[in-house]
Amino acid sequence: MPPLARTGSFVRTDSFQDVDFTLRRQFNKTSFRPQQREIILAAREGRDVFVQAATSFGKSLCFQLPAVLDMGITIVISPLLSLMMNQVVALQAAKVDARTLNSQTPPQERDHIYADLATGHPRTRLLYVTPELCSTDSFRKRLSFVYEQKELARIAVDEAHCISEWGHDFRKDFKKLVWFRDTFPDVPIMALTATANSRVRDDVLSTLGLNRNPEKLSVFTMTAHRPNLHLEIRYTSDEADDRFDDFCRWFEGVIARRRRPERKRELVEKQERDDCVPGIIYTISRDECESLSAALRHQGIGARPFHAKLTKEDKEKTLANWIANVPGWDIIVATTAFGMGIDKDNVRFVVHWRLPKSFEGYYQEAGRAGRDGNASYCFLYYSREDQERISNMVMRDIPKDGENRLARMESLQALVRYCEDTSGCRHAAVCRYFGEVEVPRCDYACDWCKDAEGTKRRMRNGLATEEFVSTQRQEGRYDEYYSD
Ligand SMILES: Nc1ncnc2c1ncn2[C@@H]1O[C@H](COP(=O)(O)OP(=O)(O)OP(=O)(O)O)[C@@H](O)[C@H]1O
Repeated sequence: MPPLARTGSFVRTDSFQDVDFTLRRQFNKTSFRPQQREIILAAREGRDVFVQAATSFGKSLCFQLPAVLDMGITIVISPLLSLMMNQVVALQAAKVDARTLNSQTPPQERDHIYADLATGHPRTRLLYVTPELCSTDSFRKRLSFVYEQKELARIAVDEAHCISEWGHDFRKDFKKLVWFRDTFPDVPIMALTATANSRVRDDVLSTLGLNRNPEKLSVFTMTAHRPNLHLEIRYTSDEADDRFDDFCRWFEGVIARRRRPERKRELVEKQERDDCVPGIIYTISRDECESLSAALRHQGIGARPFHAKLTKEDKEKTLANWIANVPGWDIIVATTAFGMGIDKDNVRFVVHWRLPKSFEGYYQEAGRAGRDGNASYCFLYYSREDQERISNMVMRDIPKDGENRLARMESLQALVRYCEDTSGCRHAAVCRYFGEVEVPRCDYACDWCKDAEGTKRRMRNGLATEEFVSTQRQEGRYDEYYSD
């Protein structure tokens, strides 16, 4: 692939050594994972790049490493504050000048960043911002000035599926990101995601203007498969109301196994606590997030809430303590304000307490588990009553004339089908959802492959009947949904 000439821009080097040296020196990693080097080289040649790869593949390195090596500043557009916080902290620990500018940035830090941009030759290597900030005139002016000095190296759009998932309805600024292509046509753009089907992919490419010069675009599409995640659906109903007892039983079982003499010796050697089983439980409402974490603490389990209404200080403390495996901060009970992109290596389980609102959301959140490659559990408590409530919530959330209404409903329906399907492997179903033709081999890593008959029986016995739910629906029983 010949390097692309960039008018009025800086010279890029294609030295392999630079890349390997920086990987070791700055990022403390010994080798690239498959495809990372190719992605990085394409980016450094000035190409636009679209990357679709499984959660925990190491997509961030694909824009972070070029940002450290190339001249100029990289603007990273990221959807969630917790994700920005997580990445900036990790980069700063690696002595990279990375910063974030968002609604919660303290005034002193904001002044520093503005002064840095105003020099036209910023020292900041990576600046993490929200799409909302990118729509403001003042920020656009500051970036235009940097661009005129030929110091705007690259735009990276992390979690790019949000453009399609949210851009149509409630975060419309995602749709305005085409401003970058219109205003800085020669600045390369990289878009990265773990969860895009072909519709989402096309939407991302056209929204960012990456489809305007197909000859300048490199597309890397890898499997969504995460073989180390054990995927399971646990069937329940309003009447059984057994999530809490079921979870506590499971959790106690895990701790008991860690306390067996042989395992305990291993843990002592690794300087790990036998009662440290880091995990995330996703709920759908703030109230449940608070009440569930309190109930778990009451059982002696170190659980903490994380939702949008907590103060910045509380969120930072919770995230920092959880990442550092501090006793009492083992489990985060979160709404979707937490999760996407969060990187902690030893998350041993992700539990969905309620049905998530989309297939993409489910798999993104499950993808927080097992990022060290070790086996981890992902189970989802599914009830037909929740399915009714969540469908109502999704319909209420999306404006009636919302462009994306159909796609959002389809994504939820696909998730419901996945939960109610007891005819095949969960991993294969996930990969098929994301458009993969070759389905992976599952090594007993889902409830169906482990025990197909048992899974069918549990579904038959665990769920309320469709007739019952239908009668209740007609009586308006599910018209009240969770307050999120
Ligand atoms: N070449 C490598 N060698 C070792 N570790 C790596 C390498 N590349 C990335 N990692 C590590 O893998 C972990 C996951 O990386 P990252 O957070 O970028 O994943 P991701 O692909 O963005 O996932 P998600 O889609 O879930 O956000 C990080 O801890 C990162 O440091």
